[in-house]
Amino acid sequence: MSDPVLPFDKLVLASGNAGKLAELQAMLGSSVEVLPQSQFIKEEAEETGSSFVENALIKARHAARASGLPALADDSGLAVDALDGAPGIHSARYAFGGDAANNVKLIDELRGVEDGKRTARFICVLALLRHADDPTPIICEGVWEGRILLEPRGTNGFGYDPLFWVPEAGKASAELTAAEKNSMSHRARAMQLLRERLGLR
Ligand SMILES: O=c1nc[nH]c2c1ncn2[C@H]1C[C@H](O)[C@@H](COP(=O)(O)OP(=O)(O)OP(=O)(O)O)O1
Ligand SMILES: [Mg+2]
Repeated sequence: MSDPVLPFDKLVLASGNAGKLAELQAMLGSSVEVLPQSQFIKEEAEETGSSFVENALIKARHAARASGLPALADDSGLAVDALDGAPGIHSARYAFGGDAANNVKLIDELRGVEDGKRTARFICVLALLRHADDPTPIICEGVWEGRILLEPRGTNGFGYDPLFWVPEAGKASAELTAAEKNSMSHRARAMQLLRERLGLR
């Protein structure tokens, strides 16, 4: 059974990524008071896990421990078929130089790969801990299928959005409005599952 009501009225968002924070905040709306982890944390958690789930739990636990509040973390990334699923859990540190360098590296790595073989997906795992030692965290995953473009398109969003072609929209992810992206993204799908688990509408 899912919880009938939210068992808390405040939540720490365990992310240092401004793009993610904006999207998660927009999706959570006013259902709960959301505090950024920067209010409680000096050093971000080290993402030492070997899966999205492990890293999401590490980040949520770190924020819950520091704040004494329930914490929601997002571990996400891009899995490219022609690269055997890379950059995957290493998406943020792919080129060790931030979003722009990551995008340049992805274009380079896929040079010469034909259109039909440029399939990829964004993956998002949300982990909610009611407190740092919560033995039954809520874990929700969302996936968004697309293709990697030859050149960047659009200026919205963050991360790999300019290189991610969204077939269902006929646009790059960075050409979608925030509302459009938040209605169909991997993060939106994971959040929808979380809302259902929490008994929210
Ligand atoms: O909707 C998205 N649109 C574009 N790119 C995206 C998206 N979602 C994840 N991504 C990329 C960004 C980053 O390269 C990696 C996430 O890495 P990830 O460690 O989960 O996040 P992060 O280090 O940026 O912030 P934090 O760990 O503090 O939440 O995947
Ligand atoms: Mg990270």
